[in-house]
Amino acid sequence: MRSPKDFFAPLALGAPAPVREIPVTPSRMIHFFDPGNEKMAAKVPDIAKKVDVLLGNLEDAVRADRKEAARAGLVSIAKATDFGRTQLWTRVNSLDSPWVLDDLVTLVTEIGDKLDVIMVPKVEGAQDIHYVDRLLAQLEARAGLTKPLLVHAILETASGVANVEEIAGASPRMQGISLGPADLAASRRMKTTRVGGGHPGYLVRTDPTGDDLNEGRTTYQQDLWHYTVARMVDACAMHGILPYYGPFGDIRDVVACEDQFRNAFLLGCVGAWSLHPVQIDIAKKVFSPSPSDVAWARRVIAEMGDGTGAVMIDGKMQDDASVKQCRVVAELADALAADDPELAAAYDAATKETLG
Ligand SMILES: CC(C)(COP(=O)(O)OP(=O)(O)OC[C@H]1O[C@@H](n2cnc3c(N)ncnc32)[C@H](O)[C@@H]1OP(=O)(O)O)[C@@H](O)C(=O)NCCC(=O)NCCSC(=O)C[C@H](O)C(=O)O
Ligand SMILES: [Mg+2]
Repeated sequence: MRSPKDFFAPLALGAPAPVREIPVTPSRMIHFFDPGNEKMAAKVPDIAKKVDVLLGNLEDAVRADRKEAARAGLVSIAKATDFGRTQLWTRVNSLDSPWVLDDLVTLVTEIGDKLDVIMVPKVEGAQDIHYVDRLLAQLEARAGLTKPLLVHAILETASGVANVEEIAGASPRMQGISLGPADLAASRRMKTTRVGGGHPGYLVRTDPTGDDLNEGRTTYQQDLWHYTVARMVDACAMHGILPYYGPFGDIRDVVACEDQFRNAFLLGCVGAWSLHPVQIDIAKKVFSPSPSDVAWARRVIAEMGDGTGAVMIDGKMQDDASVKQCRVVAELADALAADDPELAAAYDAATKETLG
């Protein structure tokens, strides 16, 4: 482990200095596309205007015989496209694969100035981040980059979950962590074959009311991912980086997708992956606080003055802690509204109605 004194030192001569704070720009949806798929690639300029993050995926979902085409496609799309304020990320192949070294060397040297974040799959522990950290520094120096690339880990192995706190704090490049429920389920030998979401078999049942064990007993489906998401959120918050829910594979089931995204939002995640255009608006809606919640938060902040003491608002006690909760919502709303006049107007209208 590096000494705390060296933590922010560049890992190669000529590499840019690591960031001290992770930039908090909207990243409600990380939109996945296969850069080697011509139909998807053709949609990139339009989709870029609608999403916070566009991610050129090189790993799973790209066939082995299309890996080079995906990598080359991402290079040409990045060179040809003005992404405006939309961030460009990539997911490289896993560190044990035959493709990852060429992914990193090619992308950093060819389009390192266009990329914001490199997503690393199947991270097992801090050692994986340390490897990528040093290699990126060497490549940044070679490419003459002035802005350091950030790293995002996918939490999708049992050992990754066991080591999530050390992964989150492994490098100043660490931008965030996403849950990868499909690989994680396989790694843990869970018996769900779904990509994220719940399972009807994972439930609790109310007690029997009489001798008939089948009579009148309601069941409630439980969330398979609650423990992991909560643990990931804590690890990220502890290290000042951002947590995300990952994929929801049942593209047709937009209702359950919204539920899964909202659970993650309420637990502290800032965004989720969109795998298909239909999931973009779901993520935008869910990961933007509602106008009524924003109006309430602004009202509590206004009525709490310097933020200390206790007051009653509509029968509810507010104090130093609840004003901090409200600041989380209000600050997120302000950050999102700064880039979105429609959202800003909705927040201001609801606030006006509440505050008068
Ligand atoms: C899931 C898909 C394979 C579905 O594609 P398709 O069958 O083509 O769907 P549609 O016919 O409904 O598509 C309509 C049009 O939209 C285009 N399209 C589809 N998806 C995208 C997209 N993501 N970005 C841009 N454009 C998209 C189609 O080409 C159609 O175009 P047109 O015919 O011209 O109208 C497909 O959506 C897909 O491949 N999505 C991405 C999948 C992916 O990236 N998976 C990897 C992430 S999840 C994962 O890895 C698991 C995780 O790591 C874990 O372990 O949990
Ligand atoms: Mg995966």
